[in-house]
Amino acid sequence: AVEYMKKNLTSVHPMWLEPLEVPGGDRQSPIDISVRKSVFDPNLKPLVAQYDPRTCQQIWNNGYSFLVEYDDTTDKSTLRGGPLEDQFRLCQFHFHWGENNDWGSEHTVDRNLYPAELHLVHWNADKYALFEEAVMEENGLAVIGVFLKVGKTHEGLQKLVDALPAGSVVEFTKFDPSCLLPESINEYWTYAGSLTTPPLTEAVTWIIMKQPIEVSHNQLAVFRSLLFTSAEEGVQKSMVNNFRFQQPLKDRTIRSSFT
Ligand SMILES: NS(=O)(=O)c1ccc(NC(=O)CN2C(=O)C=CC2=O)cc1
Ligand SMILES: [Zn+2]
Repeated sequence: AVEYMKKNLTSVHPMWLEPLEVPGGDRQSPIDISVRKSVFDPNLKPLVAQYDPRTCQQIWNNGYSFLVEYDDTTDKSTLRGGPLEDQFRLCQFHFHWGENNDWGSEHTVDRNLYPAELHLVHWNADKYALFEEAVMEENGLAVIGVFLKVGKTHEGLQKLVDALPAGSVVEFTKFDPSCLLPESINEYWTYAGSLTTPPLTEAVTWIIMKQPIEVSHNQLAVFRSLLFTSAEEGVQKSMVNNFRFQQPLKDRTIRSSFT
């Protein structure tokens, strides 16, 4: 039923008109992760995420989600290892969520939906000079996806929740995004995909954590209290259901770092 609901949410808010086919379009995201179809790859290395909280700069509402942006002009907050050949720099993280706890994540695991999903966005600083360049290249980006499930209050997230609703740009510093990673970051699925919002470029190596993090119902409720920047004056729509619909796997393989 929820799948049916999800398919019909366009009527709720056409966030942006979903292009029927994206140029190329054979590695679009998000997707459903079928556990039994994923292939264990023993050559996947441990992931190494080294984030410096001093590179945290600001938080803002881009009209589609809220982003926490990092200074990515040096190699202070980096990701390497796992499926990655190069070293990537953290540039921002954001979330996707639903109007209730039944849906909101972009990826699913055996069709199971989570109420929200965190994306930590990195770009390949070994090969490119700027994010804007990397976003056009097939090995340009690496995004860590972490599922959120409703449970105990997440202490680390609370600092972020207290800073919302970030209207335009609000200074936000000394936030270590490692606190948003699950304990076992070496149990993940990885596949070749795309951005899930425009420009939808097929530049992303996705690394989806198997273990979700727990956040409280109230913390998610604060996400839902945010507002889309609505075109029409006066009409304030709550920022919810800011996820893309699932895309065909086509001839891609999902690898897992665990059996
Ligand atoms: N949801 S997702 O696939 O992780 C996804 C991730 C990223 C973006 N876009 C951007 O990061 C745009 N952007 C720039 O070009 C420079 C800073 C910035 O935020 C869109 C989608
Ligand atoms: Zn995202």
